Amino acid sequence: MSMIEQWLQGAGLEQYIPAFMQAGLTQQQFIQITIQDYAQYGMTSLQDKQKLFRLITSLKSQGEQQASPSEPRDAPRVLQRQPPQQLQNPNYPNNVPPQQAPQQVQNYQQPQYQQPPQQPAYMQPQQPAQPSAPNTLQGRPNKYTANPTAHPNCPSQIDGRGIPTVNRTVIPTDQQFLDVINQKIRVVMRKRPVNNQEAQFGHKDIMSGDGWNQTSVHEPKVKVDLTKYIEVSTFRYDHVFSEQADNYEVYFYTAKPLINAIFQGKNATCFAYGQTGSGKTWTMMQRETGIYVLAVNDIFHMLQSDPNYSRLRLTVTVSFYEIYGNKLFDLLNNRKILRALEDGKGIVQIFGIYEQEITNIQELLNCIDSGLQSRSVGATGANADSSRSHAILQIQLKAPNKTTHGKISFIDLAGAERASDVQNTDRQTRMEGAEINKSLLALKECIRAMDKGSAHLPFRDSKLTLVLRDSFIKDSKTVMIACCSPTDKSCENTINTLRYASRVKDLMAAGNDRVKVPVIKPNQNVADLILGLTNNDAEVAQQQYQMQINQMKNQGPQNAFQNYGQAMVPQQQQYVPQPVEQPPMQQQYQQPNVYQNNIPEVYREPQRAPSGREDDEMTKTHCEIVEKIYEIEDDITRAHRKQVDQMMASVKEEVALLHQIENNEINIDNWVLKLEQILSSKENAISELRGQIGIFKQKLKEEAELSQSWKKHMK
Ligand SMILES: Nc1ncnc2c1ncn2[C@@H]1O[C@H](COP(=O)(O)OP(=O)(O)OP(=O)(O)O)[C@@H](O)[C@H]1O
Repeated sequence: MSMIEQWLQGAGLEQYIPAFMQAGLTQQQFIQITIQDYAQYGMTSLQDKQKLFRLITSLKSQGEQQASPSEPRDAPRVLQRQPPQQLQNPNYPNNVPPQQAPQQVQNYQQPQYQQPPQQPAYMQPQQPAQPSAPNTLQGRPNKYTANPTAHPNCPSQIDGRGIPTVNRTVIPTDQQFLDVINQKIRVVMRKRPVNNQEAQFGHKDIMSGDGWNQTSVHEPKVKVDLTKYIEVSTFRYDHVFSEQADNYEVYFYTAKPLINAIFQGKNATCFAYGQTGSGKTWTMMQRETGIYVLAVNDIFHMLQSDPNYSRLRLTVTVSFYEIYGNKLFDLLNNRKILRALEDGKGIVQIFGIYEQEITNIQELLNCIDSGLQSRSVGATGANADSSRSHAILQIQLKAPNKTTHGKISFIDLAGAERASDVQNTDRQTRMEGAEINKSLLALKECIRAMDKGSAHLPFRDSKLTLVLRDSFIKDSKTVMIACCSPTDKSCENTINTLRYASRVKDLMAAGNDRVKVPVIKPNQNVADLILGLTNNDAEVAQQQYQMQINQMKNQGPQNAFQNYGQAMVPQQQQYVPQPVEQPPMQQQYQQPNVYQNNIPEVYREPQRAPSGREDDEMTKTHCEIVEKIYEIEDDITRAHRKQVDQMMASVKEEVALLHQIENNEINIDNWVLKLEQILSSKENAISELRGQIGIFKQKLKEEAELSQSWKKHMK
């Protein structure tokens, strides 16, 4: 049997052997077959095409591994994965010649990492930074290493798309890390992986990051003369997580540092902001590894293991509620409507909220399960889905006298794009949008005021900020996670999310002009891929992605982060979060230099949200009208109820009066007088209600007109 026959048989393609044999191909010719040629050999099924593609690419890559270092420049690249710096085995072959690295990685043995000592992991002394191996890919110097703005530890590979990529997040030095985590407010960005559906529809990943604190969006654009170009917008935050980061890693940088703060009696808040489907719930409330679970796990651990805290006999309570429209619903108590009121001392109390004491993680999970179920019940009612409400999970440390010692709130905010529903044709949707808009604006303003130490805190501007008032005062600590969907389909919303996040904390205003330099410059392939200049690219990208993933699976310590995550979870814990199978990440991989087009890239100045005064004014007026509508609606329902009660009372009175006149128990003059009194009080009640309805209708009209003029303004 010839080699080609053996290969085809091994790949489950034996039915095509006769066709290939008939063609009389040499091995070399067989390896050179392209996708376009497959049909010649009778291949029509996509599955078989994929099998053949994988076979050929794996044969090619085997050939490459045996090839000499002077390999041609454009050979397919292999992503290399390295353990994070802090976990690196000192024997790790850091300075091996790059072309040997993949082999070395294959042979690499999982290092036995030391157990985390008593101190929190992030306080641990760090190994001095290793001078990184010459940054090369397939033996070539990487031009991105010269980037002055990249973090020194930034892994400087470029992926198959030509975008500099990170398959791990840079671990900063102790001091850098402490500087960041000690801030009152931190803003981080998390990019979620491309999902199967996006990949199937051929949507392109247009986000890249430097592995530390900057991210860029490569937005495909077309000029009036129909020339295509890519606009690159770069944003900087306290930290940027790539799609490779799991919840452990996100937790480590975001909520974990807040746990100490709540034990010290402070309030801490962690928000997830972003458009629908960008991973807010995944980050916050994912059942096994949502960061709230990891946080409570640490809280219990500290309560048990730290004598300073076990002495205080603190207990842990959980409450879970939702803000929808301008109403609060208790998710742990059958969606009971709650009222948030400010008491005489200016403290905001949520009256009637259910607080469940928990003693272990399982009890927490039970609470969340029933809360999320309650949330979805609400979602099938008035609001179409959970993205129209803010979900707030509060974990409190309670002293024995039931006062709050410290509190951490996890907030899964409503989908950010809902705020633009103010232009929708349906009034209910518009009003919801206005409420979301108002709360997100107020949230941004409160965090900004807190950051600047400003005396005026506009927390009364929305229900969300009202109930979170404690989170913006004194020594409170806040983390905002801006969640982003990575593909071109979500480009506009992603840029809006990134802008909002930069407005929350204006890192660019810190006098750091480094950010003005674009951090990364994608090469030409990105342009080709993003602009979709070929017909086959989605299919090829899919197939090559599969091949790449398989290669990575067969390689060395690709799970370094799992260890890293596990190392962060203390050994003595009661609860071991189960590994959760994450949906496969779809990376689009393109052979370099397959398509060469001169697509220009345009770098925008660092993004600031436009001041948009006119828009802000309109938004403000709209929010005020919507607020008024809600207020009048409240008044009317109260007045209507009162009027119904009065009617019932007067019906009773009328029945009695009828009885009296029919039985001659009342003289005619008194009867007429009484009847007139009853009728006029009914008339008064009805006309009062009518008056209120008139004002209400007027406000509804104003709202509709404003929405119309908004639409015109946006055009
Ligand atoms: N980092 C991630 N890794 C793997 N899958 C993710 C990640 N982030 C999100 N997903 C997946 O993406 C989908 C949408 O995520 P999620 O529900 O968290 O979005 P959301 O922003 O909370 O949306 P909504 O505002 O509609 O509630 C989910 O199916 C989730 O499993």
